[in-house]
Amino acid sequence: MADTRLNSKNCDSETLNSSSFSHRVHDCIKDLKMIEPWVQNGDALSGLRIEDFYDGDGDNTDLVDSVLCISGSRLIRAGFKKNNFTDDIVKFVNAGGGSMNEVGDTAIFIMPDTSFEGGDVLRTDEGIIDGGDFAPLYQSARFGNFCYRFDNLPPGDYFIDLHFVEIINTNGPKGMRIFDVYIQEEKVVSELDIYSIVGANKPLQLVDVRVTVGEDGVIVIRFEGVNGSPVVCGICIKGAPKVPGSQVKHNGLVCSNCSAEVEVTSAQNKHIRLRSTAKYEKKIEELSTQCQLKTKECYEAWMSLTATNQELQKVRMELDNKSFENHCLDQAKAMQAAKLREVTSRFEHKRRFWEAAIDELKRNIKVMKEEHSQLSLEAHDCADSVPELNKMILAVQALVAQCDDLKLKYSEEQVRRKQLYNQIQEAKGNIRVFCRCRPLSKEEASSGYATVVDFNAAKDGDLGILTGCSTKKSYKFDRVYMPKDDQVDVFADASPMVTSVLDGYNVCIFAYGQTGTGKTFTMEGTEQNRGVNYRTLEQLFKIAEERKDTFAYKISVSVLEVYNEQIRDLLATSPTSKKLEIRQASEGVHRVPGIVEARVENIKEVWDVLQAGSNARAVGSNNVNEHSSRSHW
Ligand SMILES: Nc1ncnc2c1ncn2[C@@H]1O[C@H](COP(=O)(O)OP(=O)(O)OP(=O)(O)O)[C@@H](O)[C@H]1O
Repeated sequence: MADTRLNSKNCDSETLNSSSFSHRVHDCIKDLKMIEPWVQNGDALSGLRIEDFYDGDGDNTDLVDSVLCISGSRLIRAGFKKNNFTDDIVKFVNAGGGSMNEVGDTAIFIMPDTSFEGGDVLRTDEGIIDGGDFAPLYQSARFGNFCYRFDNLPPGDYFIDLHFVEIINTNGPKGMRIFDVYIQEEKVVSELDIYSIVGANKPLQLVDVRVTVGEDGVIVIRFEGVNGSPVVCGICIKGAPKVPGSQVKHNGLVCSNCSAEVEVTSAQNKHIRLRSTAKYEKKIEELSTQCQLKTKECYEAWMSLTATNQELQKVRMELDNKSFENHCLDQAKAMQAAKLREVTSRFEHKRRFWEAAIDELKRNIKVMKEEHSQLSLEAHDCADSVPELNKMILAVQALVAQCDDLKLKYSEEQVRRKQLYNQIQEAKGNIRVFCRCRPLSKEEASSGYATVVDFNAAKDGDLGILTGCSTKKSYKFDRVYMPKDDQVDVFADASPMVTSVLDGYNVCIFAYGQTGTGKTFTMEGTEQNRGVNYRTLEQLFKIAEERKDTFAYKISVSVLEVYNEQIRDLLATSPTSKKLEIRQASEGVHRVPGIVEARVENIKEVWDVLQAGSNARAVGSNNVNEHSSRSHW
């Protein structure tokens, strides 16, 4: 059985004995604006608030229900009115504002903002609709992250009233500011949204939150934002009468302000219970219907989810396949990119090459254009001078004819000159003997030897040999070379013979003399001081080159050695037992049948052949001369 007490200041038990309990209670509530029903033993009426007894009030009763967490507390959509309070106000703080003097004959003093921790102050000049007797109370507020702590309160029970107004988000919408309120760390208001309950610039009171203050004398009110920052305009702490368990009677209501007991008959109590039961049954029915709908929705959602999952599985497999394809494509792409880079680099290289080539061509074209214009000018000049040129051509043709005639004559003259030249050579003597006297060697000079040759008449080809007596022996030569005469002087007399050779005459030049007298020096000479052989060959090739337009010469070299009265072919690559012999082929022509004839094209090849022959010689130095050879080659 519920134990219900109705705290009321103005209503008494007499007035509650009328026929319609609910209507009377409703009237009493409307008159007092303050009522606290609760159930001592937590039975069926537990948690009922005064709004539960309004029939036609408030579209948002459910919203209000969901906000309040403490039984007995309630929300009032109006400003504070002094008539409701005469005494028992312990502290009344104007949050975010200053003090307010008492109004009329009611001794209510509202303190300036104090006992807060944190937060900011907010003020508005806009009018507060239905602001009650202390409308300016709602024009200031504490806002943000804050809490209030009141100390030194005598232990006992208190009611806390909190005053709110939405003075910031005056154009809404709902849900911009939602917050919780904790008193003594117990949640008293959950997710309070002032705007959604009363709108902007309209007061909302949370009243009659019963708290108990212990020996420490502290009340802590903490505001905690859920969405946006909390806000509060006023806090009122009122003394509350103790409600000892012994005073609670069954079937009675007790006024929370005056503790007056109001007797409720069992029929009235039953009526209250029936109403509330009906209300909750209706709610349960609604909730069951909603639950069935939700279950159906859930089932459909589940089926849809299953289908979606299957789809998802399919999509996932496709995705895996696509991923694999993508991976392959990426690899192919990377390879293609590498190839592309290579091709690009090659292309870039070639591009630079061709650009350079094109630049070069452009330069060449430019030069050629300039040359072309120059040539055009010259061509014009030439065209102008064509008549002159024709004259010149005729003159040249005449000259060519003259030249041909002269060539013919020159050729005839040359033949004649050759004959005469060689006749001169013959006139000089087919056999000419020159004598060359070398200077005394260092050894001979240091040994004290002196020359026995008299060179006084040497320029006439006469050579005298001092015999130690008054007489001297004289010898006649075509020419005598003195020690001072060098290789060039000697070759000057041999040189004409080279021309005769190329004119078809046989020529033989050889050196004869005692060992150590200078044959090798004269014929071969040294690398720095070439002798007759080298110079002859040099001239031979020189004249052959000069005559190459008119004559083709074939020059070959044979090298033979006469050693121990036998002839040896020094160019033979293998030793042969066959004896070589010098034979007369015709008048004035001698041959050595079987001897190697090495074709040569230039003097270096001649020199190489001679060197090969020289290496094959049966050489051996004698005592007289270290360069001397006993053979003749
Ligand atoms: N006109 C010259 N001027 C300077 N030195 C010379 C002259 N003629 C020969 N000689 C020197 O005399 C030396 C003997 O000369 P060379 O070897 O030519 O003699 P040769 O007659 O060829 O001797 P052999 O018959 O023994 O071979 C060499 O050292 C050579 O350099």
